[in-house]
Amino acid sequence: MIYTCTLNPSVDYVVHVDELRVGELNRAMKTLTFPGGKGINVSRVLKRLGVDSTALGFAGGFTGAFIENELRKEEIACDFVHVPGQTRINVKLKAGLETEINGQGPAIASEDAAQLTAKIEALSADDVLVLAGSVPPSLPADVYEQLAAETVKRQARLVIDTSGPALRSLLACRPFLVKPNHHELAELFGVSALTKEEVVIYGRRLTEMGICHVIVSMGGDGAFYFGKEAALFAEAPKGTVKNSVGAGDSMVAGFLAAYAGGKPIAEAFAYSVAAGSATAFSEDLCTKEEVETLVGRVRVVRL
Ligand SMILES: Nc1ncnc2c1ncn2[C@@H]1O[C@H](COP(=O)(O)OP(=O)(O)O)[C@@H](O)[C@H]1O
Ligand SMILES: O=P(O)(O)OC[C@H]1O[C@](O)(COP(=O)(O)O)[C@@H](O)[C@@H]1O
Repeated sequence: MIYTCTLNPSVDYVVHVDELRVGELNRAMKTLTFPGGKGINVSRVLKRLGVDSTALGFAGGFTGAFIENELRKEEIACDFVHVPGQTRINVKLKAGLETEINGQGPAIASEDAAQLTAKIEALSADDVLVLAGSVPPSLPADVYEQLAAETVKRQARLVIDTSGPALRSLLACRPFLVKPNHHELAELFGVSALTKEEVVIYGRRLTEMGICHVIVSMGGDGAFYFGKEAALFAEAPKGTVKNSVGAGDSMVAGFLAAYAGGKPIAEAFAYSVAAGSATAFSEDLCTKEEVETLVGRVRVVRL
């Protein structure tokens, strides 16, 4: 079974305005509300691609209840630890450019954190755990390391989609898959903006550290894949971006779904890029039909 773990889920509140007038009253042209947070997005896209998963994490208040209801409507299993306080609301402002304001999230007590750890302790060697998104400030900074250590102890596979010190601390666990974007890759190695040549150098370095599959996404500029079998590049298909929130999470789900379906690496990578772009081109996350329409336009080249 695939488990996704979102320590800090969100209700993503997408607000479209014609033009943002700072310091004035703005009236929205359209608002949309989605269950969000990186692991939850991975679970939602996996379901759309025909793969079941269980969403783990913390949920609280009316916003937490909204997320659970939406996931149930989509027939996604969830096993959240219920916490006092409210799951955060992340504002995604669309005014030509995309501006995001992500909330902090509720404080998580140590007893609640222990309940989540107990769920991870029940994993077995057939399981995959996706650790994705930011760590709420109230949890110990090494919470991901602790959860990853439990996962490795049980020989389950780890998938990582996070950034900063949390990402750095997890590399020693030799994850099955990591998906930094090029900014996160640069931050990981303490360097500034990366050229494509530098992405290749640092991406390969991650595989040398024992990570099985590395995908480095670069928004509209496409993505690289690095692994034992191959190093690959794919341009992102061209299209009109409607909402790129969740594009990275969709890539993770796309790769896992194709890999679980036994597709060769190059095809799984193409499917992953198509899933990312299909999400960028839609208001909500991608559908299977959108991904399968787009995948024929993804050309993968071997480096
Ligand atoms: N403007 C865009 N045009 C086409 N595809 C895009 C665009 N933005 C994102 N994508 C797709 O989504 C993937 C992930 O996007 P990216 O922004 O790099 O991830 P993250 O959300 O993790 O930062 C890209 O590799 C690409 O396939
Ligand atoms: O945990 P973080 O880093 O604050 O990110 C949470 C946000 O990331 C998202 O999961 C989207 O992530 P991506 O655009 O990177 O795929 C949103 O749904 C959510 O609002």
